[in-house]
Amino acid sequence: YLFELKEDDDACKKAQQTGAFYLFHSLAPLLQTSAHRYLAPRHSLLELKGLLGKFGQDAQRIEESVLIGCSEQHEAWFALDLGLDSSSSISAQALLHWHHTHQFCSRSGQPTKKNMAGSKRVCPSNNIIYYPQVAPVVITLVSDGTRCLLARQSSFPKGMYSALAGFCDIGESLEETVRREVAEEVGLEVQSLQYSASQHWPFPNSSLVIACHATVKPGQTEIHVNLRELEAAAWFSHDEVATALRRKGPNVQQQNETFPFWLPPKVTVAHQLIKEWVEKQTCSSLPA
Ligand SMILES: NC(=O)C1=CN([C@@H]2O[C@H](COP(=O)(O)OP(=O)(O)OC[C@H]3O[C@@H](n4cnc5c(N)ncnc54)[C@H](O)[C@@H]3O)[C@@H](O)[C@H]2O)C=CC1
Ligand SMILES: [Mg+2]
Repeated sequence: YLFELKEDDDACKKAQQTGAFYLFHSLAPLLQTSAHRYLAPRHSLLELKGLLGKFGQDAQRIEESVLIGCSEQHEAWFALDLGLDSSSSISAQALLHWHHTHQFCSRSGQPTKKNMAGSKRVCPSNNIIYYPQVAPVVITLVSDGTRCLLARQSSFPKGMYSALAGFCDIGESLEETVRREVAEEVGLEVQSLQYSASQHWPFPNSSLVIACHATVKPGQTEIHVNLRELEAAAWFSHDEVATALRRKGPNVQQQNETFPFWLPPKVTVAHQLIKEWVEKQTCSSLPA
């Protein structure tokens, strides 16, 4: 069904009649507080038309919405940015952002035109089709068997440590990226690696973060931190990491702890990867 909506402008327009719209303003999502949680409100086409009227905007703007998914029952979901100027037609934040920054053909310099679903943009002068881009990123939790390696960049919030990360270079396999990034950032040689999970990540643009566990040889654990990329990197024991997982950053209390670092929040695949490592270590240290 999604494929049909992406390829057929009329089918997509029809799906808007019964679909739900999520709103953004200059790429920031519209959220409503409800019982201490933030929820993204859904609007029907009729409600959206009413809202546009209220803001003095033309109903024509609905054409700028992009398809971001659908329910099992074929209710299509759209996102619309009301803050960007009307000449820009701009799925959720990452897709809206891509449309916003791909308004022109890089060959002809002519404005490109979005299809109804927003799954591509076409240059009318030479028919070049542009599809939304995703940059693959690997995130690697390196372990020497008993400890894991965590690092921080100077741009991270104070006290936060995470696994190593890096963008894939063109021509590389994921395995090659993991080996290169670990070598580049901390000077270690990866012995083995294992895929864990992946996650879409909209920052800074649209990334697909692929999370892996990696091991280094127990005798080869001396870290050489690349200070152009990282502020610090160190080995952490199972107990230190298990304690850090329970902390809610960034309001870390000094208490009696010597090194009260905290870890990325639960929504991140980095958090899941670190948690998985702690659980595996706990299982392997249990008596048989
Ligand atoms: N969701 C999660 O759990 C995690 C997500 N990340 C994300 O992964 C990304 C990569 O991690 P870093 O260690 O910063 O990468 P990195 O080690 O490759 O260094 C970043 C540098 O790579 C270059 N680069 C190459 N291709 C790029 C592209 N397509 N987009 C932007 N920069 C590019 C830039 O010079 C940039 O300064 C970050 O944006 C971060 O937000 C990182 C860790 C966990
Ligand atoms: Mg990095």
